Amino acid sequence: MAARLNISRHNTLSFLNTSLTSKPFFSRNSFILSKKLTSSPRRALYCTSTLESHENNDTFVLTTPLYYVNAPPHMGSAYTTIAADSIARFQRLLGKKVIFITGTDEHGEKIATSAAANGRNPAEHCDLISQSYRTLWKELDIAYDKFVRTTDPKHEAIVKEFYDRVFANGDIYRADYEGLYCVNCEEYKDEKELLENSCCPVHQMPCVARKEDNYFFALSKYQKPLEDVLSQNPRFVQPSYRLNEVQTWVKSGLRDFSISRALVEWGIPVPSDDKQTIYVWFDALLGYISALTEDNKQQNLDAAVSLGWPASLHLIGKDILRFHAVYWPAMLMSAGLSLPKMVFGHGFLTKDGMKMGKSLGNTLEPFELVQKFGPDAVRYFFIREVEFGNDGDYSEDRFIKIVNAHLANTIGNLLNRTLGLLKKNCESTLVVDSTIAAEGVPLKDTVEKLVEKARTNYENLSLSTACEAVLEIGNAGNSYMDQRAPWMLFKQGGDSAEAAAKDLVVILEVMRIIAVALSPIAPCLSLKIYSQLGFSVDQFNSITWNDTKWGELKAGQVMEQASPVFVRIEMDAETDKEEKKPNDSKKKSKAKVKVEQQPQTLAEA
Ligand SMILES: Nc1ncnc2c1ncn2[C@@H]1O[C@H](COP(=O)(O)OP(=O)(O)OP(=O)(O)O)[C@@H](O)[C@H]1O
Repeated sequence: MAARLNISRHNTLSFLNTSLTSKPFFSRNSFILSKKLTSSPRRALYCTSTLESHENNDTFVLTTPLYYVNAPPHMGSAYTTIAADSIARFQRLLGKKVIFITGTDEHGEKIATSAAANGRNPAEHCDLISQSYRTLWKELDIAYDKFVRTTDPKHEAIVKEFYDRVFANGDIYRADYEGLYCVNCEEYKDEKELLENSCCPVHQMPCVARKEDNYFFALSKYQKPLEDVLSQNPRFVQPSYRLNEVQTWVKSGLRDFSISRALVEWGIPVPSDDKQTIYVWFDALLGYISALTEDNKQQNLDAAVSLGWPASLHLIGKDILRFHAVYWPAMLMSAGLSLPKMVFGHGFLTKDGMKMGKSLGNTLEPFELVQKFGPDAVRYFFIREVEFGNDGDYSEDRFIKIVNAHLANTIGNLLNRTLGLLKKNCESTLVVDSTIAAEGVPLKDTVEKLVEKARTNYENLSLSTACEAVLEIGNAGNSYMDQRAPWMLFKQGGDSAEAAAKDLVVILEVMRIIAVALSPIAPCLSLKIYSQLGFSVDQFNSITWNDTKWGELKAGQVMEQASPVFVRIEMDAETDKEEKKPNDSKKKSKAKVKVEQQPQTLAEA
């Protein structure tokens, strides 16, 4: 069925008059065409809506999507949030004032249905599920600054004010709409984007035919301004291949979209028409602005905007790119607000090639993963393993291999061996400053280059490559240890033993730099390393990216007793009879976390 838009007769004139040089005036539910204006207020508003306006380079505002509370979080929701937290932590290290916004999207048909299916009223349901997101963020060491809920009255006030502005700007009209609706996307779909039997390609479920009398946002009027934004600011949508997707959509012709629902009670009422509620996306996107408001202060759009808008970065999955890179900028232009500086659409965590999602129910349970492996392993694995922007599949075998090799062996074991040698030979005390110890040592230059590589990749959001650079520092440290074999040098005594004591300082300085550079991704592990190097928690909490410079470790600093900073995960090959399929004779191996002292080599012991 082709989507059909029937504009009510009294609306027709204003709808057809889409030129930017005219400004229709509306009474709430009727549309009266005004005379043409010689100068356009809306055009004036566009002029302020550049990517650069209000820019404050010391502030970095970033957002995750506001997650839909139709079901508790899964590993996909956690993935975006872990990435956002890593970026936020990196920006804090650079000395930026960071406002990291996350939260929950709580209105709409899917929520009401999900609440009813669980025998709860929608408000209770939202409280419960929203809390489960907060709990998971705590378990994963997510240090957000603002958690916004779209059922919060302060958010509702901002949405209504925004709606009024867009309405006053002549961009909202009323019309009948008939088309195919995906309840899971909460979106009318174009027939050409659907699979067989009118199935939504994201949710693999048939869309339903719907006809409604709705309010519409005149997206089509923003065709040219959006084309200009995309061509003049190629970094607005990242990675670049997503920009191409967005440009293709826009070029194919923008169609107005409905921003109210007549059949959905669980939502914010349309101002002056309480028979309709505002469409979830026209509501939820405003959460990025309402989140900026301060408690117990007067809430209005301008006040919120003055507290940090525009956002520096919207981090989202590619499923919601159109909403963020097309609908949202047009809405902002209509309301005379600046556009976010960047929308980054990452790929999907998949299971058997399909997007992991709440609606499909093919999710990976993040609470279980964190309980089993700890937050650092989960954070590290997904950031390191999935190239940011692309899709990635999860396998437990791969997870264990990666975190054991990188965190337990390359990093944990190196620290453990070095501290062991320092204890045995130097009473756990550094004999010289690390700057002196590194004189004539090429490792220092290597580390400096790798630190720079990590920094540029963090800045470009190439998070996996940033991780890789940090790990290369660890590899370089291990090679140095093997080449120098300080345990042998200590045995030789005299100058050799002195040189060995310096080697240990060099390696511990390498460990310290790794701790700083890895702290955006594995903060708990970094803190453990820092503590073992004899620093306090306060000292760790005040580190900046400048601390990746060589030379912080000084003579006389006393190290802690070595203990594993990352516990190796052991595979336990016991047969799990309950999980065995009838004809499956293979043993199922289950991962177990085993606390054991990191092995030292025989010679070192
Ligand atoms: N499989 C996934 N891989 C990566 N990110 C995901 C995945 N699933 C969800 N996300 C993140 O959550 C956002 C969507 O949030 P939402 O609450 O709608 O979750 P969802 O599981 O995709 O829901 P549904 O399955 O009902 O569409 C995505 O844009 C992305 O940021």
